Amino acid sequence: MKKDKNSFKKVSYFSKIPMFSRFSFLLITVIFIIGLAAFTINYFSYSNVLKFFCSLLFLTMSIYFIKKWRLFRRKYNRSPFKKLKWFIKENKLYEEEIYEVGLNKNGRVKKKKVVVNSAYFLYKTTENDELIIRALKRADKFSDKANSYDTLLSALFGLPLYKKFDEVQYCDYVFELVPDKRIMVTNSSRNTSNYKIQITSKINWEIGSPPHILISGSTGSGKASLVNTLILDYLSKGAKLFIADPKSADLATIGRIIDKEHTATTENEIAKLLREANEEMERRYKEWFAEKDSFGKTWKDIDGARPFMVVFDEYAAFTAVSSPKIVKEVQGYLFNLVLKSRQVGGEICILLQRPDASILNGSLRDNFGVRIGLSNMTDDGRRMLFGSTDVMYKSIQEMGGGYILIDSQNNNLPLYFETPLIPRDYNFLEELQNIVNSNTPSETSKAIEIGRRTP
Ligand SMILES: Nc1ncnc2c1ncn2[C@@H]1O[C@H](COP(=O)(O)OP(=O)(O)OP(=O)(O)O)[C@@H](O)[C@H]1O
Repeated sequence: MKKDKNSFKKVSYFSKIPMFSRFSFLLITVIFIIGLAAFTINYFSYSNVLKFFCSLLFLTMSIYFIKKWRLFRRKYNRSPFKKLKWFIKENKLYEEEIYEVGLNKNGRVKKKKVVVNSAYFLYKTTENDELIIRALKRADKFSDKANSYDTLLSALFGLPLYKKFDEVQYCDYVFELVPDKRIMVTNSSRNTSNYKIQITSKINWEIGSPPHILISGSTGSGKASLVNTLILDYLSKGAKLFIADPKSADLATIGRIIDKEHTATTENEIAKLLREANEEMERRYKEWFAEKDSFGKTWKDIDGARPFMVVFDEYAAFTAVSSPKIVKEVQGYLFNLVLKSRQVGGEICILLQRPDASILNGSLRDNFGVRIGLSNMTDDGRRMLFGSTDVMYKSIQEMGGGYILIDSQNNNLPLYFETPLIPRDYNFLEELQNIVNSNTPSETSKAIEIGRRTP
């Protein structure tokens, strides 16, 4: 059977230098010796001209081969194989036993230490430029340690740990060889031919898969900047927006440019807006999925269907200051939308300063497929938002930096990321107006167009 080039390679105390490296060293050495022999023979020939060319050839060859040899050595010394082998020896990740091996001259028993077991590691590099180190759990004395090498492996490879998957039989440590890059918001960066929402060079999700976004972060952490970028992205993909801004601030201004009818600021307006979003959802169910032949279909299978998103700023503050009757009504609509709107293209995007128990407690939190915590949050806040994880959160200095958890990606662990950077001179409102203008006459045909191009 042909060996997969991208398959894992094994390293333990017992591993020998890989065949390829051994063969390369050998080949270079043999060629060098042959060159040396040819030079020596020719040097004693009679012709001075031949002597000169021989010397020149030998010199050039020597330089070439010494360079090659050093390159190979450096590559080998930096290889995960060599590093892991050194790691196993240095950290004594092997077991020794003492055996008797006959008698010495004085008739005493001769003893020898023999390595009888070792920790086993696998490694491979992926197409996404990730280095995966897998520590095997073989039910031996090294199994308990297999998930505790975070700091040691990071130091070994000089790379921060990117992801970690602790499974029953192994623990995978993933390091990024090419780091994730922050993207810049520009008018040309928007791809309208699919439903993909790109957040960094590597992090993205598709509208509706998974649905619903929860953004939390203290004041000034970058929530509004992120939601503004999301609004441009969702709008340019034909989404219909319902905007609730109890602060009646920038988001309301944006909402009025997009669609005055679906922008709300007072508590009564917000209740009405959410009722309308619910009605939209129910209407879609009736129109698209009432018949038997719609079984298993989603909005993406419906010609001309476009997603809709409810953006709700300062949700926790709203529930704290509004009348209990309105809060109850709004919560009812919101919960209904969160639980039911996925199939008909509905999404809820909620912004909160602090993780709020009414949203984050219980199973409702898990219905938010994208959860984002910006800036430095308290441990409790992160636990409420992401659940208990063994992620070591780093201290965030970067403006717009935070952690993101996308359902079914990265083994459901939060990843560090930086929100798309909005340049100082970026004219957000002008771009918003342009997208609104280009959407207005043919939103439906645009959605059909995307639907056709999306597999
Ligand atoms: N992605 C980003 N690109 C450019 N600037 C950013 C970004 N994120 C944050 N900022 C900067 O940080 C400031 C605060 O960001 P923003 O208003 O988005 O935070 P916020 O969490 O919404 O704050 P508040 O809750 O007080 O409204 C912005 O004025 C902006 O200068």
